[in-house]
Amino acid sequence: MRREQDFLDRLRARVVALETAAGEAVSAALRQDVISAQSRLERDVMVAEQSGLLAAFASGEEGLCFGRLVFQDGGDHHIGRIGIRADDDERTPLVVDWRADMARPFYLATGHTPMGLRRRRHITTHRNQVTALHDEILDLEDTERSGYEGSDADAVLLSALDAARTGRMHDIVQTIQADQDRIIRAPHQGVMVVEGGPGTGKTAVALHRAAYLLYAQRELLARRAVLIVGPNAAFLSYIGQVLPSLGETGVLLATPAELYPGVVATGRDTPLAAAVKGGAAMADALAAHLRDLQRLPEQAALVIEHEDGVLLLDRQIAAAARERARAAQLPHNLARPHFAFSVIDQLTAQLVERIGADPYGGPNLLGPDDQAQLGKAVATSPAVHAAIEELWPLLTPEQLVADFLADPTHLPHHEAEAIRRPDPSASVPPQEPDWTPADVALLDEAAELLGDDDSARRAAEEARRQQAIAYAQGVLDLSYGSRTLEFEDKDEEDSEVLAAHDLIDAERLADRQEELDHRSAAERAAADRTWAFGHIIVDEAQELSPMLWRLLMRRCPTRSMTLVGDPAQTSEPGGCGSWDAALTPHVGDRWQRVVLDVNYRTPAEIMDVAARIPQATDPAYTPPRSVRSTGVPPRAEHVADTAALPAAVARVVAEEQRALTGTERRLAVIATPEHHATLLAELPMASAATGSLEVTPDLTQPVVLLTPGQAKGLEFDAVVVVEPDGFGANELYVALTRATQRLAVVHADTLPHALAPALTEPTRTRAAI
Ligand SMILES: Nc1ncnc2c1ncn2[C@@H]1O[C@H](COP(=O)(O)OP(=O)(O)OP(=O)(O)O)[C@@H](O)[C@H]1O
Repeated sequence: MRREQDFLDRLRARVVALETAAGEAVSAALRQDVISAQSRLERDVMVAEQSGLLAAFASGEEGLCFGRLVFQDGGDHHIGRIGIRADDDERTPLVVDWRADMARPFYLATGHTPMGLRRRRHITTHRNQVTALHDEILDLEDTERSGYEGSDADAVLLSALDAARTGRMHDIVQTIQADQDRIIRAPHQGVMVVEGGPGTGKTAVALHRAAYLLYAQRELLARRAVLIVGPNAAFLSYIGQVLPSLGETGVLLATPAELYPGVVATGRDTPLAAAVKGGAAMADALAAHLRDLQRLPEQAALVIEHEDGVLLLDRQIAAAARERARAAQLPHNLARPHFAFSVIDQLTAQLVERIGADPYGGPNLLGPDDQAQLGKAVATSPAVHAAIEELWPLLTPEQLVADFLADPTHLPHHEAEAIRRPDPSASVPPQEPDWTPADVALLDEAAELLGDDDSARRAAEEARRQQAIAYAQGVLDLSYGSRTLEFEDKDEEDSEVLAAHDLIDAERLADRQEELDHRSAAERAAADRTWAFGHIIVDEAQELSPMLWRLLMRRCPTRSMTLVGDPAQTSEPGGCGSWDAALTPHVGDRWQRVVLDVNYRTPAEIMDVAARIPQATDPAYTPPRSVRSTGVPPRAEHVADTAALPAAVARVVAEEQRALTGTERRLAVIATPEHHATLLAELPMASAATGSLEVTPDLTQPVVLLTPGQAKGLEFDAVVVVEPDGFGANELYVALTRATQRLAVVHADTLPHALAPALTEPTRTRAAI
C-alpha cells in the first residue's frame, strides 16, 4: 500500500503540472489564427483534448488511478480515468487510459481467459489516500503473494453500488462489467440498440460508450461532435458530469424539445395532442397541407393592375406554373422561383399578345427588345409579386406549422380537433407561438419541406458581417484614439509605436475575427439545424415518437447511433413502443440489439414488488436480476383520506431519512403534479420544479419532489411514492425502481391491484392515522 501511495503522490504532482500547461495551451490555441480548414480541425482536436484534460482534473482526484495490470511478459501498468504521461523525453505513460486496448484485460480477463495477465489489482482511493487493494491472481502458476489476494473482487463493485447517492451520476470506469465493456467498445458504425430493465446500467454504458468513441475516433468526432439525447432537463443535469470527468467535452446534451435551434418549447400538449403530433401520419398531413397552400386562384382569375394594362392570372396559368414548380422536385421555398418565372413568362406573353398584335393578322409587331422590356416590367411589378405570394407563398417553418395547427387538414376529425389551436400571429397584437415539445419535430419536418432558403440566412450573415465590420471600425477608432504618443513631443511621427489601425482596415479585421470562431464543434452543432453529428446516443429511446425519429435520422446521415431504452418503461403518449416500429422505416433490419439483464441499482426486495406492475399485463415479463439485496422490504402507509396525505408523507420522509445510514443521503418523493402544492407545504425543504423560476429541481438536495416523468432515469437512496393509483402503469414501474436502498408507498386511495398483495402484511406497516 505504501508503494501505491508513493505512486499516487507522484501522479498528483504530475497532474498539477499538467493542469497548468493545459490551461495555457487552450488559451494560446484560442488566440491563434486559423487559416485553413485543416488547421481549424487540428485546433479543434487539440482544444477538445486539452479542455477535456482540464475538465477531468476539475472533477476531482477520485479514479485518477484505480487499477494495475501485471502481465506475464513483465509489463506492469496503472490504469486511470484518463491517460497521464510523465514529463520525460519518451513521454512514458504513468497511467494508461481505461479506453486503451492495453487496459481491456482489466475488464475482461478471467482465470479461464487471462489475456496475458498475471495479476489484476483494484486500487481504492479516497481524497488522495490509497484506502484498499484487491488483488486477483490470473496465472495459476504464479506463487508470489502480496497479501491482498483472496478478498472478494466483487467487493469493489458492491461498495460502489451501496455508496450514498449524490444527486449526480458518476463514472463506473473502476467496475465496468464484461458484458457492459463489450457494448461500450463495439464499433461505432451502424445502429445499436441496448435494451435492459431498470437499473441495468444502460445510461452508464451509453455515456461510457460516448467517451470510448470520442477516444477511439478522436478526429472524426471532434469535428462532427456527439449528440446525447435525454428525456428531460433534470436527467441531463444528473448525467452532465460523467463525460467531463472522463476528459470528454465534445458532446452536446439535449432533450428532444431542444432539437430545433432557436425554439424554446415551453408549451404543453394534452396526451392525445402529443400522440397525434408525434404520429407518423403527421409527416404526410403536413406535406399535404403545404401542397394545399400552393393554390390556384379562387375566382376565374386574379386581376392585376399593371402599368401596361390589366393582366389576368387565371387558373390555367397558375396550374401550368404550379406543375412546372412541382416538377422541379425541390422543397417548397426553393421551388418558388420556378413558379414565379413561369407566371411572369405567361403574363408577359399575355401583354405581348395584346400590345403587339397586328390588326391585320400578321406576326406580332414587338421585337425581342420590346418583349424583354415588357418582361422586365412584369417581373418587377409589386402587384405581380403580391399575386405570386398569394398562390405560392414564401413560408418559414414556424408559419407553416402555425397555419397547419390553426386548421389541421388531412387528419381524422378527432385528431384534428385534439391539436387545433388558434394561429397566434392572427391575434391582435400578434403573439409568439407557445411551442410544445411535440411541435419541435413538426417544425423540423416543416423546415425540410420548405427547404433551407439560404437567401434569408445569407442576408442575416451579411448583416452580422456588417456589424462585425462596424465593431472592428470601433476597435480601430479606439486604437487610434488611444495611440501611443510618448514620442510625439519629439516631433518624430515615425517613432509612434505601430498599432492595429496602422496595419489593417476594418473589413480585414472583421474577416480575421470571423475566422476566430471559438466555438467548439458541439457548440456550433447546437446552433445549426442541418448539422450532421458523428454519432448520436439516445437515452430512454423508447419514448421517442415516429416524428422525432425522423428528426434524429436527419441529424445523423451515417446512421451511427446507440439507442438505449426499455419498452416496459414507455410513458410518453407518442412513444414508439417497439424497436422494429421505430427503426425499420429508417434502417430496415440493419440494426442490432443487445440486452443487459443485471440490475445494479434496485435491491431484490424492491424489484420483487416493482416487477408485479409489468407482470400484471405481461405475465411472462422477466425483470432484471438484482445484484444486491438489503433485507429491507418496501413498506406501505395507508391514510384515511387525501387531506391527511401530506402530513403522512412528511412523517414517512423523516422516518426514511433517519433509517438511511451515513450522513449525505438523497431521498425523492414521487407524486403526480396535482399533489405537489400540498406536499410542498408540508415539505418546505424539498427541491421541486413546480415554481416557474426553477426549471429543474436541484437533485443534490437531501429531499427532492418529482413528477413520475421527471423521475425517469434518476436514482436516490430512498424513494417515497405518493398515491400510486394515479400513475400510469409504466410511470409507476419507473417510480418504484428509482431507489438504491429503501422504498415506501403512501396512499389514501386503494393501492393498484398489482401492488396490493405485495405490500400487505406482514411486511406492510400500518400508519396509526
Ligand atoms: N459496472 C457498474 N459498476 C458500478 N455501478 C454501476 C455499474 N453498472 C451500473 N452501475 C450503476 O447502476 C445504477 C443504474 O445505472 P443506470 O442509471 O445506467 O441504469 P439504467 O439501465 O439506465 O436504468 P433506468 O432504465 O432505470 O433509468 C447507476 O448508479 C450506475 O452507476
